[in-house]
Amino acid sequence: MNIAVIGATGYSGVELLRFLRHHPYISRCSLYSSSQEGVPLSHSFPHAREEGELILQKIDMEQIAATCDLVFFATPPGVSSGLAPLLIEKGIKVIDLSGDFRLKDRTVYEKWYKRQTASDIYLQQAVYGLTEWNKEEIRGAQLLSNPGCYPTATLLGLAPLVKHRLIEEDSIIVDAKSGVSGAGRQASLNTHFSETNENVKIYKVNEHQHIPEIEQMLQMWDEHVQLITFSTHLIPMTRGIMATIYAKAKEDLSLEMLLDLYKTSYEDSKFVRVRKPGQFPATKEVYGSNYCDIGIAYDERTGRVTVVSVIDNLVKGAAGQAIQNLNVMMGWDEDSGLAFAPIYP
Ligand SMILES: NC(=O)C1=CN([C@@H]2O[C@H](COP(=O)(O)OP(=O)(O)OC[C@H]3O[C@@H](n4cnc5c(N)ncnc54)[C@H](OP(=O)(O)O)[C@@H]3O)[C@@H](O)[C@H]2O)C=CC1
Ligand SMILES: CC(=O)N[C@@H](CCC(=O)OP(=O)(O)O)C(=O)O
Repeated sequence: MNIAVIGATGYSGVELLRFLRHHPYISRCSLYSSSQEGVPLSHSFPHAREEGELILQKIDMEQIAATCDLVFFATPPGVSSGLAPLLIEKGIKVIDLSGDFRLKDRTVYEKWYKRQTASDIYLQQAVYGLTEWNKEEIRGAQLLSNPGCYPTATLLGLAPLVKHRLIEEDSIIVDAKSGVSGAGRQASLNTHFSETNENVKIYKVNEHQHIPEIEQMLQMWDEHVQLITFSTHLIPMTRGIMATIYAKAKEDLSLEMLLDLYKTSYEDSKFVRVRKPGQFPATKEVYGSNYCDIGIAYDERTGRVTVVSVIDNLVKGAAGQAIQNLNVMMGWDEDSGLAFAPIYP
């Protein structure tokens, strides 16, 4: 299969390349850049120089459509909504890592992203690629919208509770933390070393663009779920997301029952691992891998459930889940190109 990556000079783009180069069913991977036509990728990423140089190509949609079977967009918001429809109309498959096709209602996208997106026809056509919970739809997808990093950790952590109607519908609070690579490679005042090192910052309070994405999925699972409180923090580490989720149980539960539920819910999932009683995952335990690790607690005093969900934002939160979705779309083994352990320590 011939693949194109648009946005290959970014963090998610180069992470896609890490997996695609060793993927058993990918014969060719072409890289495209809006700013570095003709330049070797190694100018941006010396570490990515393997068997020969990879040269970045100009984004020419006719040429891409004529030579590639599937195109990944690892681009900022507002790019894929303009370009992907040109490929869709020619029958090319698309996997988009940005938020452009995640929200079904354009007005909601415009409110939270403060920009326009694609027309309704493409928003309705797009399949949301939370792999563990949407496989049937993903199998037939032509336009796959890869979930955001925070929504991936949060939704995998909440799914069993919401689907089994175990929690009060208005009680969900998510406290999430991310490493700095979540903000992309572009330097900025908020993310440079002396602003982030030895520091923890809360940001986009009640304004994060992933709030409607999480609510949309929760309400598809259970229409009674109410709006959530979701806070994001920048942590002085390179990769990793921890979402700590709190919700009030509808009736008395037990830790044993909750662990059974999570283990059963994810027993066929290659990439979701549920911890033993009293054990909670740390971001380093999934570093560089496509795993989502989950730990659960139940407080009998307050009747609250706490779920801790960790991922690597660039892998299960972006490029890894995108490859997992590619594998499901193509009917390949779900872990093709992804079957490796986390890097530890
Ligand atoms: N970082 C993360 O953890 C996650 C990121 N995402 C999403 O994935 C997407 C990529 O993120 P990330 O890799 O972090 O971003 P980066 O900023 O690291 O890279 C984005 C790349 O997009 C390319 N680009 C910029 N403007 C344009 C344009 N107008 N047309 C075409 N290409 C353009 C740039 O490459 P060039 O100049 O060479 O064209 C750039 O290298 C974003 O939408 C992000 O929100 C989703 C989940 C997690
Ligand atoms: C640490 C950090 O800044 N993370 C980014 C994640 C952005 C992202 O993934 O954006 P979309 O998925 O919506 O395209 C943020 O919180 O906005």
